[in-house]
Amino acid sequence: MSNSKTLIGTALVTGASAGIGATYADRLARRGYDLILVARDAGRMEALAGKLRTETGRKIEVLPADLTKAADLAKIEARLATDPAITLLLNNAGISLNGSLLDNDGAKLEQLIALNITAPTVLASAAGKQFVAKKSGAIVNIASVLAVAPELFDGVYSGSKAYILNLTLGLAEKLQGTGVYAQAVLPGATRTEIWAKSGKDVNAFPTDWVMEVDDLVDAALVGFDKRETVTIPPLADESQWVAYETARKAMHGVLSRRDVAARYRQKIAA
Ligand SMILES: NC(=O)C1=CN([C@@H]2O[C@H](COP(=O)(O)OP(=O)(O)OC[C@H]3O[C@@H](n4cnc5c(N)ncnc54)[C@H](OP(=O)(O)O)[C@@H]3O)[C@@H](O)[C@H]2O)C=CC1
Ligand SMILES: N[C@@H](C=O)C(=O)O
Repeated sequence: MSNSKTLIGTALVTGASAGIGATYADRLARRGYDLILVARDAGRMEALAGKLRTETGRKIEVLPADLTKAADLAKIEARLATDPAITLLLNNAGISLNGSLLDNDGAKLEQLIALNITAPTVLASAAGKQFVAKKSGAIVNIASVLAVAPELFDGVYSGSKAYILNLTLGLAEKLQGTGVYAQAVLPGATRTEIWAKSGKDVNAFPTDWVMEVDDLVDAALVGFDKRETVTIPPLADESQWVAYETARKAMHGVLSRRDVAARYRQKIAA
């Protein structure tokens, strides 16, 4: 929890052309945010921007960028660093892999790491510095439940989402008392294009596994309003997460030691 109050201002949303990002854009505009929409497909973003301008009267800017390209990423980073109107960064753009670590070449793996890890890190850093200087703002990072369940999926994608969870937990700690809020959202399977784009048929999953994107985003915004650091919309029993975090944190004081644990000590032959 944090005591920060996040001013309505401009939200910069990555991955705003489809799915979770486009749905956040809709909800944030209806909450009174002006928007900067970032993704590659300018046409889709212009269509969404036109609709939201008409329906909400908000100022909506379309800023096409391929966040795996250094020059495009630097352009968005510079905007976050210099535009004082921005009060919220939604780090949402992401891809999944078709197949696993063993089925993909290095270029595909690097593309995922560039989009799912490098881009949100660089953008969170730029926004975080700006928000701390202003003593207000919010950074929302879209992770995944796979951050804590790597056995259920491929380790490259789930590892990128574990990174996002770690990044957010570490950032939230650093932001204590600054007036700036950081949230990690961990969706489970959600009905969007990401599945088809990575060669999977989401409609083949058992229906009670898959959340609708509107439900996911509305729930994530409830977590945002509560100033949760971690929001897991599909997890029914919150005490399971609390127990997991408690067990993890209970190790903090014993993880760094001069002495080797007894089970690793070798007997030295006389
Ligand atoms: N759907 C699900 O089941 C789950 C999704 N997530 C996460 O949610 C986030 C959103 O995914 P979701 O909405 O499902 O997926 P979609 O495929 O529907 O949307 C992905 C968005 O990312 C953008 N994007 C893709 N590549 C790039 C790029 N190189 N540069 C800039 N933008 C890019 C796409 O736009 P464009 O193609 O125009 O560039 C699109 O707007 C991701 O981080 C994903 O990992 C987490 C858990 C579950
Ligand atoms: N987006 C999904 C995998 O591709 C997930 O995070 O569950």
